[in-house]
Amino acid sequence: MTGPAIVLVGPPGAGKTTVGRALAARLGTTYRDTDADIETGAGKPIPEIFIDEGEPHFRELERAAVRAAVAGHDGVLSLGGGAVMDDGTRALLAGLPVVFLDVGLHQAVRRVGLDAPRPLLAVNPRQQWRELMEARRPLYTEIARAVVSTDDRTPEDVAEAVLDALQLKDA
Ligand SMILES: Nc1ncnc2c1ncn2[C@@H]1O[C@H](COP(=O)(O)OP(=O)(O)O)[C@@H](O)[C@H]1O
Ligand SMILES: O=C(O)C1=C[C@@H](OP(=O)(O)O)[C@@H](O)[C@H](O)C1
Ligand SMILES: [Mg+2]
Repeated sequence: MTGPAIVLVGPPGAGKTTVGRALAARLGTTYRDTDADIETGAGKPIPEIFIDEGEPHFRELERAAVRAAVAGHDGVLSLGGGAVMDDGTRALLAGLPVVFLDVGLHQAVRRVGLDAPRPLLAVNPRQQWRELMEARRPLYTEIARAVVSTDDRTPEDVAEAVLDALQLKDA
């Protein structure tokens, strides 16, 4: 097992899940999302894990999910937006083809407002998203081999840009 072909990181609303699926279809490979793996393992949705056990416990589950996926998956892997906050998770990502999907506040908040609930954005999404991004941007940048902007681009265009950035175009 050589590890994932592509790992997507970035804030909520960057399109990691959507673009990850498109990339896997485009490459004819499998798709995995650590958020889905965590929900399957815990037997409940992410908001309930945050309510019942708290964020530190979620980050532990996330680290274990990333460890398992990095060891046992050779397709496209999307992480949750906060995975990079954990030192152990970042260590697991070292040397992998990690792409930071970037997005501005305006489009990110509009996108997540149309989507599944995210406990960390539940109260004041604009303010909370801005604060998350302030803390995380240096970590996304540190861990990523390439940065791809997703503003004003369709998920298919973003997928194309990811393949370009990793020079996987002929794959
Ligand atoms: N490039 C894009 N343009 C417009 N909407 C997008 C784009 N990427 C994702 N979306 C939409 O934004 C929402 C969040 O996308 P998602 O893939 O779940 O983001 P993430 O996993 O990074 O939080 C979904 O409703 C999705 O359809
Ligand atoms: O930013 C975060 O800390 C989180 C992002 C979510 O994933 P997405 O980035 O795919 O929305 C999910 O892992 C959880 O709600 C926590
Ligand atoms: Mg996602």
